[in-house]
Amino acid sequence: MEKICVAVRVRPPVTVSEDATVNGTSWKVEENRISLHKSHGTPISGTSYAFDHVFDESCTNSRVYELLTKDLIHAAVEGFNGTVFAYGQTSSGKTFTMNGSQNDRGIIHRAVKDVFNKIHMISEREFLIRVSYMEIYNEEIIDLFAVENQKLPIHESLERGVFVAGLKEEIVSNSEQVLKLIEGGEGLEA
Ligand SMILES: Nc1ncnc2c1ncn2[C@@H]1O[C@H](COP(=O)(O)OP(=O)(O)OP(=O)(O)O)[C@@H](O)[C@H]1O
Repeated sequence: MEKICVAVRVRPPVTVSEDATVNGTSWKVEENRISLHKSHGTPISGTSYAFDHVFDESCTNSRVYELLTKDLIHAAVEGFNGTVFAYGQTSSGKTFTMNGSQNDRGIIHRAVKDVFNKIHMISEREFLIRVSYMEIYNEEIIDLFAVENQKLPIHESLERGVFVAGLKEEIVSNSEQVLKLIEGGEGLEA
């Protein structure tokens, strides 16, 4: 089992109050370390933190994918379990990173494409890909593929480990199918 890799991504200011000239401080990124500085450049003591990676605001989703997700996807195709998740307060950039923006596709899109590219390169094995999509909000689980918004329970068993009972699993054979299902789950279907 590999250790959990933790990366921090800094996004550009999106509100006036986040602007360094307004609040008098800014975060400085140096390699895998991030620290708070006064606007004239003096570091504020006790605010320097190290992570596996720190991405500054010029970083693209493509770079995040290459460094944090690509190897996990390749290992998953080889039969290992893997998880990638974005964590952060509201408006910190989770959706931007995972779902992407108009000109920079997100981690989910890149991962889905990569799974199928990888599978197509392995002709001697057969794969079965199943997709589910759920939302956890206010400690409640909603199946985003289900027509009705029914709350689902979490169970644990020896065979399956921790699982969400009754969660829909769609069998898919290409990336377009997965991306269409996700769009549908988000209510974005045309
Ligand atoms: N790396 C980035 N570069 C440029 N803009 C960004 C970046 N990350 C986030 N943003 C912008 O910041 C705003 C908030 O980001 P986002 O919606 O992704 O936050 P979130 O964490 O998903 O929020 P919530 O939890 O409220 O859904 C959006 O306008 C988004 O376009």
